Formats: sequence, C-alpha cells, structure tokens
Amino acid sequence: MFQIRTLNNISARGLERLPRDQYEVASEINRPDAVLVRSANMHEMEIPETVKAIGRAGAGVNNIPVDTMSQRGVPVFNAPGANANAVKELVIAAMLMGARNLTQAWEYTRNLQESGESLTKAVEDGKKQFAGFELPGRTLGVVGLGAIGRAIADAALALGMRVIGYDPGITVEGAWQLSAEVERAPNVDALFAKSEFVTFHVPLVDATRHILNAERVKTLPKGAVVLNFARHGIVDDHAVMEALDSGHLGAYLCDFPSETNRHHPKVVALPHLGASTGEAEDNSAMMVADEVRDYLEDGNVRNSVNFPETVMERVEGAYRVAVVNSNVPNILGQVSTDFADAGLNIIDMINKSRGDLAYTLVDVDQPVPESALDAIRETPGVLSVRIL
Ligand SMILES: NC(=O)C1=CN([C@@H]2O[C@H](COP(=O)(O)OP(=O)(O)OC[C@H]3O[C@@H](n4cnc5c(N)ncnc54)[C@H](O)[C@@H]3O)[C@@H](O)[C@H]2O)C=CC1
Ligand SMILES: O=C(O)C(=O)COP(=O)(O)O
Repeated sequence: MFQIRTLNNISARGLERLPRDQYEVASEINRPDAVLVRSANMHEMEIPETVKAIGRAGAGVNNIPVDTMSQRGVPVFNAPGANANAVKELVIAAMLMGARNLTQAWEYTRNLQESGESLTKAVEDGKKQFAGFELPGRTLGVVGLGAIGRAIADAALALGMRVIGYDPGITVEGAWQLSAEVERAPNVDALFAKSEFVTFHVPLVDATRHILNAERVKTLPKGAVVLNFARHGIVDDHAVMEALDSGHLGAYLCDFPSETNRHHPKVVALPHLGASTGEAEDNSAMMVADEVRDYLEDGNVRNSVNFPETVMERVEGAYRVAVVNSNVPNILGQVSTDFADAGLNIIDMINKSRGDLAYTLVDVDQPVPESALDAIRETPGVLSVRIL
C-alpha cells in the first residue's frame, strides 16, 4: 500500500487517480511515499526520509526545496500547462480592469448615497473620472513565453493588441507553439521600453527576482499598466508603489497582496486566484497524480523539474530496479557488474541524465536478491535504489 500525504486541498478528481486498494491518501500520514502539494511552503518543514516523490499540482515549484530533494534522489513533478488557461483568463480580466478603471468605478457606485434622479445624476456626473482606453493597437510585453505567456500572447493578439515577447530559455517546442505575430525583444529592457502593458510569466528564481526594479520601472512608458500573476518576488513592490504615486505607472494588478501594495488606490491585488478554477484544479491534480503513480509503480519520469524524462515500457513479468545516482562516470558500469555478479539477465535498460543527476531503469527476468540491491546501494554516488 502506498501512502500519500496531501499538504493542500487536492482536487478529488486527481485523488481518484490513486486507487484506494493500492493508495492511502490523507493529510495526516507520518511515513509517506509521496507528497502532493499546491502552494504550501515546504522549505521549513521536515520531509520524511520515506518520501520518494513530490508532486506539485500546479506549475511553480519555488515552495519546494528542489535542490535538497535532488541531493536525496527524490524527483519533484509538476503539471505544466494544466492551469495555464485559468491564469490567462484572469490576466485578460485584469488587463481590462486596468484599461477601464473597473474596480475604482465600481467602488464609486457602491459608495454613492443618492437615490432616484440624484443617483442617476451622480452616476452620469461621476463617470468621467473613470474614462479608460481600448486595447486594439496597444502594446503588451510578455516576459516569459511558457504555457501561460504563450496563451496570453494569443489572446491579446485576438483582442487586436501588438505583442512583444522575451524569453531567453524558450524551448524549441515552445517556439513552434508561439504565434508568428509575437515580436521578439532582444532583452527585457527593450521590451519594457515599448510596453504599455507588461505581464510576467516566469518562475521565481534568482535571475527573475525583482526583474522589475526601481531602475527599470522608469523605462516603461508613462501610464503603463503592470500585471504580475507569476510570483510576489518578481516585482519590487516598493519601486512599483513609488511609480504609481509619481503618476509614472497607471496601475498595478497582481495576484500577490502584501502590506506594501494592497491598500494603494491604483493597485488591484487578488488572493492568488490564478489557478483557482475547478477546471485548473482538476487538470493539475489529475496530471500530477498520474505522474507520481507512474513513478511509484513503474519508475517512469514524466514532467519532473529535476529528473530527466525517463519512460520505459515494462516487459510483462519483468522485475524492475530504479537507480538514482550522481552524474559521475562509471556508476552504470558498476550497476551492470552487480547484476552480472548476482547472475541476473538484463532484458531492457534505460539511462538518462540531467545536470548533476542520472537515472537508470533496469528490467531483469528474475527476482533481484537483496544482496544485489545492497551492492548497488553501497556504490559511491548512488542516491537511491528501488525494486518495483
Ligand atoms: N497566479 C497563479 O495562480 C499562477 C502562477 N504561476 C506562475 O507562473 C509561472 C509560469 O508558469 P508557466 O507559464 O506554466 O511555466 P512555464 O515553465 O511553461 O514557462 C515559464 C517560462 O519562463 C521562461 N523564463 C525563465 N526565466 C526567464 C527570464 N529570466 N526571462 C524571461 N523568461 C524566462 C522559461 O524559459 C519558460 O519558457 C510559474 O512558475 C508560477 O510561478 C503559474 C500558475 C498559476
Ligand atoms: O501553479 C502555480 O504555480 C500556482 O501559483 C497556483 O497555485 P495554487 O495551486 O493555486 O496554490
């Protein structure tokens, strides 16, 4: 029986992918084989030695100690693209809120004390304060052209906007999926200089922390609208508040309220709602539950942020061994020798590496004796060995 600990509410449709005759799933499990999580901060928590996999039912993994898990030979999985449409829709909504001053206008009508004819008069007199602008012809800068950035670029083009994108790490697959109408900025400064709206869709890492800072905020056109539905640390809140106060920026719409930003009249700060739709929650949970199950039962790795993609069809009746090791020479040779010494015949094998990690799946035709597994475990550089 596999034990799965959930750290956040994970959609029931996702959990249904883990059959109850094989999986016990609960928030109170002491020795879990895997952890399913959304945004809970795992950096400070003690992650039990029994954990073999972590599944993030979503995209961002900055709440998970990925490097520590890599050193322990534990893969972290996520659900790329599963919540992209939900974020796209919220960002488009935010862009319209910013362009038409919707929250301020709504606040205005809610606070009117008049009634009857005087209410109508106050409405008509007041509306001029909230006059906005239209989207066609306006330029949207998209920083990060992954699943979300691309979806937003397409939607903005469909609304008649001009779209400029910047992504130094775009994958070949990602570039193929990107509309040819998206103009390519050579760097983030070139993008900022032209963007009347700028939206961020990058992971929070050292290179992206405060990518919009006090210096760069000045390079945005006057009246620009900033959208941050990526992570709190991507934008320097203080710099943005100053630019809103000076009138240089028109509005800041984000998914990350803070003490600094949430009371500012030109800020709309939503409670991290980007992925909070039934559809996105189901998609993310189903995708990551399937990934974790495939890893626990068959050792296959799909959509991991730290392990190499490794999928091997299992030969009917074969005994499978999964080895995680540091990516240093000769470990594979040693593992093969350990199998040969135990008299085991290898039917199929796959070996992949990613950065400092290597991962091997070996199918053999007989049960693997504990002594052979111990011999592999004792090889310097081997981080984990499982028999599946
Ligand atoms: N508000 C919310 O509820 C949600 C927020 N997010 C956030 O959005 C981020 C992006 O999500 P996805 O698009 O699904 O991820 P993704 O992995 O598909 O795309 C991220 C893109 O950012 C690019 N990138 C990395 N560093 C960059 C840099 N310095 N400059 C420009 N581009 C850079 C990568 O090359 C990649 O193409 C997540 O990491 C997460 O932090 C994701 C989902 C929901
Ligand atoms: O997928 C992401 O990166 C998100 O930010 C969504 O977070 P959540 O699962 O809604 O807590």
